[in-house]
Amino acid sequence: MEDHGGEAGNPVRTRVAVFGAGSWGTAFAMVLADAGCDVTLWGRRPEVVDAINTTRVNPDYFPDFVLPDGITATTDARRAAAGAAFAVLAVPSQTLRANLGAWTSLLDRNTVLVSLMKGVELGTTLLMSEVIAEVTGAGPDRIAVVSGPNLAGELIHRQPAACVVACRDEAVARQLQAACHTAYYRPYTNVDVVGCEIGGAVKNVIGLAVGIADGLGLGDNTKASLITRGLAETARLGLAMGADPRTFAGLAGMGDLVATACSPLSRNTSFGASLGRGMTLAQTVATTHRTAEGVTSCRSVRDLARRHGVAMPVTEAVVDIVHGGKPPRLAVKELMARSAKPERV
Ligand SMILES: NC(=O)c1ccc[n+]([C@@H]2O[C@H](COP(=O)([O-])OP(=O)(O)OC[C@H]3O[C@@H](n4cnc5c(N)ncnc54)[C@H](O)[C@@H]3O)[C@@H](O)[C@H]2O)c1
Ligand SMILES: O=P(O)(O)OC[C@H](O)CO
Repeated sequence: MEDHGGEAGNPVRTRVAVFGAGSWGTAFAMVLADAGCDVTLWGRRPEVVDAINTTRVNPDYFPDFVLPDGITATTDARRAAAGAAFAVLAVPSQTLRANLGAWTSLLDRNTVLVSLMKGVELGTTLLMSEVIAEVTGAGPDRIAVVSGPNLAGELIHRQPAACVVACRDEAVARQLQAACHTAYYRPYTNVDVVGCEIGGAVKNVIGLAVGIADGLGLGDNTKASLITRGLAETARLGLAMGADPRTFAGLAGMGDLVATACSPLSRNTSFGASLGRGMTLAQTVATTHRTAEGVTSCRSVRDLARRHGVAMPVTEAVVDIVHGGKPPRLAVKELMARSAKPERV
């Protein structure tokens, strides 16, 4: 086996269940296996699970990459959950509640639940950690989040990247850090779960805005302005929800926003570019078969902001364009016509 710098020599291999064999679930399973964990990857579709077990390839998401031996795939959630120290959740944010409802009784009381998701539940406006707590009854010491500039399409090449592993219990964050630390993947711990989740969810909305600007043919001044003001409104919301302001200057804030807004691999930014080029929401959805979380979460983020009395003009504009059919050029004009104000508000 190739050495990717993890804890492969460790005689007791950490058992990890990864739920969701989509792009990030598959790539993160590879990271964990490279770090020396014994990984069981749950997938919905038997043909994908069979392909992973027989050819070590996930044909739907990464047909050109051979996955490490430390991964076993299964459609049996009970088998995946059995004896897992960590249950990593990598399904779309809006389906988490239903998925978790089916898995909760299978999980051990000590298993730490790890969210890879970057969204806010529509209707409830709950963060993913809050959905996990509500559905499973787990306390904050058993709920963790992994976030940061982590495009699965780059990580599957084992290109160097850093991330944040956040848990209110720092000792648990350190255990998770050890479980996913490899020569190419560098996790930093944080105890600010809310800040990391807000950073991850809102960057998808700002990614849509930057994509829309790109699709309109606007240049780097416009995109940098959206990124910076987008980060300002992200931090405003986070602070209102009790987050640590420093988180937004870190990997789960600025880091993830820059990766998303600048990358052709980002589904949110690509989705926005399609809208900016004049495609409708329905046309764009019909040509996109991947999870672009910001499309739904822009509404939940907008609702969350209104509930906390926080101004999020870029997010409001994205909702108006994506769901209200507002012409993107009109939304840009209106954003620019807002009353003048000091930068640090
Ligand atoms: N792909 C990335 O680069 C990346 C990186 C960091 C975080 N994330 C986040 O990880 C989460 C998962 O994203 P992804 O990229 O793996 O998405 P994906 O669309 O590639 O995969 C989602 C997986 O969930 C499964 N699934 C289980 N139950 C489902 C249901 N009821 N409906 C639909 N699908 C269901 C799908 O079969 C699929 O395998 C998102 O919140 C995303 O923002 C993704
Ligand atoms: O493809 P996106 O836009 O969902 O972004 C993927 C990751 O969240 C980037 O960190």
